[in-house]
Amino acid sequence: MENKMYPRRSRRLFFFSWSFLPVLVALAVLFISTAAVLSYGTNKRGEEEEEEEHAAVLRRFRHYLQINTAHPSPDYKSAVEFLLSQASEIGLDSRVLEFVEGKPLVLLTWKGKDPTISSILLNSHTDVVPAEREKWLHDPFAAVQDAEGNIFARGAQDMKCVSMQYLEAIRNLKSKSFQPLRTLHLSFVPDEEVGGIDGAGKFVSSPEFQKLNIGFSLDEGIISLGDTYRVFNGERSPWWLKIKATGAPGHGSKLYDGSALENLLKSLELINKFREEQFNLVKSGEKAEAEVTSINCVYLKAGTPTPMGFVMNLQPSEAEAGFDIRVAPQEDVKELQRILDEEWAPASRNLTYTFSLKENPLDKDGQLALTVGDDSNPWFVLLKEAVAKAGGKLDKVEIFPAVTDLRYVRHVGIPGFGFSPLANTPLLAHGHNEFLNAGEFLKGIGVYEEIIKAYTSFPPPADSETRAEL
Ligand SMILES: CSCC[C@H](NC(C)=O)C(=O)O
Ligand SMILES: [Zn+2]
Ligand SMILES: [Zn+2]
Repeated sequence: MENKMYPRRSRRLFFFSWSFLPVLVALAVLFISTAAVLSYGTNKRGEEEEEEEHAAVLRRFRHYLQINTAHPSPDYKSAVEFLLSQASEIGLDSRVLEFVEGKPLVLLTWKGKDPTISSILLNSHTDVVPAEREKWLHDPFAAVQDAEGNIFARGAQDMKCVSMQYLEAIRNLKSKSFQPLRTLHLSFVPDEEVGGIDGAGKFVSSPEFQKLNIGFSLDEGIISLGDTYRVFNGERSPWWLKIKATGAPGHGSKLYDGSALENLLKSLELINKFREEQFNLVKSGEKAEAEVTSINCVYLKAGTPTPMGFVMNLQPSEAEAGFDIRVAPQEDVKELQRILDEEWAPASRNLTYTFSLKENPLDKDGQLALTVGDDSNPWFVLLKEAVAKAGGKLDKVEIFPAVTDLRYVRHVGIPGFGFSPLANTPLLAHGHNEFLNAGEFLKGIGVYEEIIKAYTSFPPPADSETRAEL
């Protein structure tokens, strides 16, 4: 009986299923298509919102790039106005400090929940080096974005990108209601490209700086061609040298000893030999770029000018050459000075020299101003982990081949790294057609979000001795 009922019931079910199937299918199709349309709508709206947001971020970046802060007459006033407007939009406390008239420094602050712990400083400079307009594809202060998303401007890599990435990262963190434990300061300083003496130099030795109680600082690094980010824990030291030669003037046809140019050319010959030896160490892979001392002739001045050009048959009585020297941290500075005195610019060849900038690789306590760049330094571990969290990777720690404002900070005993989250781009800082791709710029904002979160959330160590250091 049961056996019989079973197929009968089953048949009925079979009958019902089939008769309702078209309705069920229609309902399912309706449900799936409604869900798809709704989620498409939501995704589309999300995508559109993200696109709009990115467009606004890029507009702000390009606006900053359009302010011409190139030496010798940087428009600091407009840069300050722009940065203050950003600070008020984002909700950061702001101050303008002017240690030297006409050279303002913007200091922004995001107060942490515990103001007794040391704070974090993110530094960047507002000035840029000059650009030769006629040698660029686009006006260096128009910040043109091409079809590939490359933004061309003086400062696109060095370093208005970093200033804006700091600000955009904070803007994002604030919109996500993140609250820092440690106070975060941002300094936007003038005059880095001309030595930083009137900018970061004056700032770091000011009582205002002392009151900030900074425990750690970040400043610019260097863009990398590969996909890893470069990080720097020390710097070479700048010597900007001018050698002047004198000698008896004479007829252009005469061969005689001791002309100004003969005296100077001998220096150039010896300097070039030194340069070649240092460069060969780099070319052979024996040393890294920043582990040797570089010397480059940056200008030559000689001859007797007239409105029609230089006089051709007169050997001049004066000649001058300028050199950019970068002293490696481990260089024997005394020996370098001896070479300069005895070989490159000896008085016996009627040569004199002056420095417009001369810094040694040692800090005031006679120590190399290097920040520990390994896992024994919690600030390094935090940076490494934050970069990884953002999907990036740090390269091996290096010495910065040029100079940044961070040297002033390191010289007062505060640790710091040179780091810019910029990759996959040829290095064009100080070159023609400096550019940064919009995608690379946006990616770096995410990296700073993780870094800022990690640094400003880093709790103070429990023991008072380490606490004083961190
Ligand atoms: C000596 S202060 C000049 C600073 C500049 N910094 C960079 C990163 O270009 C430089 O090294 O030439
Ligand atoms: Zn720079
Ligand atoms: Zn620079």
